[in-house]
Amino acid sequence: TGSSRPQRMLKAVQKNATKGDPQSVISAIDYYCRHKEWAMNVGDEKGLILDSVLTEVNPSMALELGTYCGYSSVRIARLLSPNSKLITVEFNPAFAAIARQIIAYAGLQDKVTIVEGPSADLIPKMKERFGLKSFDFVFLDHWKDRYVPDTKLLEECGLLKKGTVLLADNVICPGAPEYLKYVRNNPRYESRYYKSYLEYTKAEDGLEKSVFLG
Ligand SMILES: C[C@H](C[C@H]1O[C@@H](n2cnc3c(N)ncnc32)[C@H](O)[C@@H]1O)NC(=O)c1cc(-c2ccc(F)cc2)cc(O)c1O
Ligand SMILES: [Mg+2]
Repeated sequence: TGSSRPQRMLKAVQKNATKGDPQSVISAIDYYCRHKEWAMNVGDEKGLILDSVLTEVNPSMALELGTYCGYSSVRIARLLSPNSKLITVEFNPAFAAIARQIIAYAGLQDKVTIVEGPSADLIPKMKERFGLKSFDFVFLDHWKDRYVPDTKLLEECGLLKKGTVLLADNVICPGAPEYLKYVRNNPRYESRYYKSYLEYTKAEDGLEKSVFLG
């Protein structure tokens, strides 16, 4: 049987990027997905918004839901201060295996912990497993109908604190209408929409940034 799209993406990184250079890994994936084969990374345009929010928040503990091949894990981890960490959750073992290799190629394996399994099972175990109190930043990029239940779960598990920033991908395409309703009509969140484009296309998409008010 042939290779998979994630395997071809990894090959493109190994061929075109420089080991230990996160920016070259990001550029190699963006080039491959824009000119060779589309893939569901947050991409270069929404990636710049992700970068700016990360720089503003400067999180010590970051969480990502939906690793896929690790593109946004590299984007996030490359901007973290020393001793800051990213935990990223992926339930597809084949995707997680590729992500581990892409994150390691970028030299960011010491800052990123990939946890395999469904977010709903893993979120309640985060505190005991990682000895953490709460997250400063959460990037939601997994199944779009899991954004609301997992946000509620993060609240219930006491993993959000006053000022925690949630950043959600794909709120327009494929769309997360229930999530937008939840965070925009909720006195516990201050939300703002960043209009952009679906990765590597001219279709509209955007990121919703929501600050938890405690
Ligand atoms: C959902 C995927 C991203 C990954 O999330 C993991 N995952 C899921 N649910 C869970 C869980 N509950 N726990 C842990 N991991 C979990 C999965 O295995 C994928 O690897 N992302 C997308 O489907 C996605 C799709 C599009 C897209 C847009 C226009 C089109 F025409 C076609 C596709 C764009 C994007 O930007 C995406 O992000
Ligand atoms: Mg996405």
